[in-house]
Amino acid sequence: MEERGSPDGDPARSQEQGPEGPETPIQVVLRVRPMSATELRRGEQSVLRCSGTRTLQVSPPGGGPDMAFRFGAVLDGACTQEDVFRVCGVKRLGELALRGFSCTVFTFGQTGSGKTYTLTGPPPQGEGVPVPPSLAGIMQRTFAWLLDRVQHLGVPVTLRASYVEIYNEQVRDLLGLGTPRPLPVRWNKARGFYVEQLRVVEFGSLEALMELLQMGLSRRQSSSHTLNQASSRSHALLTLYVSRPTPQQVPPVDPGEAPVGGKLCFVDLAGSEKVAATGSRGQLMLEANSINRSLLALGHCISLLLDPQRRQSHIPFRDSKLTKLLADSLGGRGVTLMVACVSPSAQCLPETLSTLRYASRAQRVTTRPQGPKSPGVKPPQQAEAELLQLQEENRHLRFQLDQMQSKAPGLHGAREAWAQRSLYGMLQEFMLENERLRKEMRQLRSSRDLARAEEHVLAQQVHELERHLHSACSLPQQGSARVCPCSTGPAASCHALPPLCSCFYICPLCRVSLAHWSCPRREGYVPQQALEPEAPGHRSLSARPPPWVPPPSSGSSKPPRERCHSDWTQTPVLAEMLTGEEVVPSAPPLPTGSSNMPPALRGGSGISNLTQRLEALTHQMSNPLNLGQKQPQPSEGMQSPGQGLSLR
Ligand SMILES: Nc1ncnc2c1ncn2[C@@H]1O[C@H](COP(=O)(O)OP(=O)(O)OP(=O)(O)O)[C@@H](O)[C@H]1O
Repeated sequence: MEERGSPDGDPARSQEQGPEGPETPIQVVLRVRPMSATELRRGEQSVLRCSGTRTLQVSPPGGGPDMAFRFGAVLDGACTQEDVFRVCGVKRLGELALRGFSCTVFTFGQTGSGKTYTLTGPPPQGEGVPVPPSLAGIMQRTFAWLLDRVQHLGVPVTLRASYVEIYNEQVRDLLGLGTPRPLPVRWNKARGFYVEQLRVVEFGSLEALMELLQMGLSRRQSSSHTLNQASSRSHALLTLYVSRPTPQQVPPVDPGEAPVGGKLCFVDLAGSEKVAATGSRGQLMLEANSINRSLLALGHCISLLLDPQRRQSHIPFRDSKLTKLLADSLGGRGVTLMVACVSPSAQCLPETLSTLRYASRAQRVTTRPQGPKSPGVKPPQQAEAELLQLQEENRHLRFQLDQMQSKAPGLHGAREAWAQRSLYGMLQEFMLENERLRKEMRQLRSSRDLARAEEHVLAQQVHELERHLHSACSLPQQGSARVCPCSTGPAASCHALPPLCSCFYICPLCRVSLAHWSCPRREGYVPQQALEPEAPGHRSLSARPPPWVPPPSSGSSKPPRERCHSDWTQTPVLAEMLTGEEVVPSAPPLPTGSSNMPPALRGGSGISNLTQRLEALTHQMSNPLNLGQKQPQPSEGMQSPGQGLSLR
């Protein structure tokens, strides 16, 4: 059988004419697989017939008119794997890859139509049962040819490989180390779309490459359904990178950089399927939907590429991961071969017709194969073309943005303003906004740090004051009762142990005698007002609630529970309130105010509460004899933490 299917115009020749060659159509080869055992068992009828080497006749059952489809080559069920490899002209693609071109071979068709068989041969029939070499697919045959060719070239060639699958719209590295995780697809001007963090493995022998292929095949997602026992549930892309150092070429320094040189990519698309026909449910159905959606996106791009006017404008390659990764092969600078696979069975006719139409359209798509670039040189036509392309992309994005804005209510006025701005302007705006936000964040951070430092100092001061206060409470007693420093006579002693002067040390929060805090029988505590005569309308200091304690609710007859020292030292609020991290054991907790209290009086503001406590403590320390006088209200005499504070 003669070799067909290779590109009509030899893109390699265009190297002499310039880096961008003439328009080259995508080559399409059609392969009809033999009837499967199941189809034969069911007595299904064959509706396809090859007429000559390039035409396929379709005879619909029930006597409809015959249809004819013409492709680069048509291969019937009798063709061997070797025939397919030869007719498809893959060696020629390999040669082009060695010269620096970017080449792609992809198979597509209905599920169970023989795509994987064509590319990689049948799956092994059992553990350790090797597949006969005669059944090896296009990929294994190309690998063997390429390794042999490189050996005989007489110049050093670096060969590397990557293998990914697109499963449920996620790109996964089939050669990756560790747990597989989805990889991002990025775009830049030099490389076009590419998979980030992809493992690209260098290999030096056919065995090593075969191992990589087996590794990827075993990791690829596959399941069984009515039409195929081993149906691939993902699109798989194996890429061989071929680099031949020339005097101008500098080997890539950065491993993330695009490899310099040609490449040969094999794409095994997952098969389109009618969920009703395959009986897919649950996960299988999800996979089928994802496969069908991405194939639809591919078909849409192909249709647009056929329209000369649309072709110059925007092609929505970004619509799916598959179209992103095939963008260069379909509409770019690559050389592409498609192998469309079909089943001859009448049962599959609707799907077969759809594949045939898809393939017919695809072979009208052209690319402009581009050879290796000489570094740094960009002809003006290419720069101009790129500029036009970017302008078009820009226009399209603006249009999309505009549409989104029109859908959002209340943005009508802003919409027009948006539409007038270029994307570049928007980018600048975002950058400025970013810078402003960064500055604001820096300022907020520094004020937060200042506040924390201030809070820390305050907490320490409160702690110190309390320590002083406490040690004053525990002064060694003289006789049975201490002499009250505010009066000449002995103070009425608290029943708490040890007896202390009740007017001397008062809790700044609840006004309970400090002696009470250490009283083991504090439940029997006699409130201060019981000891002090009180003028009508006047509440003694000890009975008066501190300024930040919320007034008792009028409806409640129950007196508020007295706070005891253990309340203060055990509550976790205390630790949070003081420093957020550091626990100061003797500091009292924030009063748990009602939600309608001012924030400064609730637990939310550490500094103001600490300041108030400090105030009260300082006041008590400095005026131990003035307890009968009016206490400063929180609004009065508020001082900054460091001001007017003396521990002595
Ligand atoms: N030309 C052929 N000769 C003999 N058997 C074939 C041929 N093509 C396909 N088969 C067999 O048909 C079955 C389906 O083939 P294959 O798995 O390659 O289909 P597919 O198109 O890749 O399906 P899917 O999209 O579900 O992965 C397999 O058992 C395969 O061995």
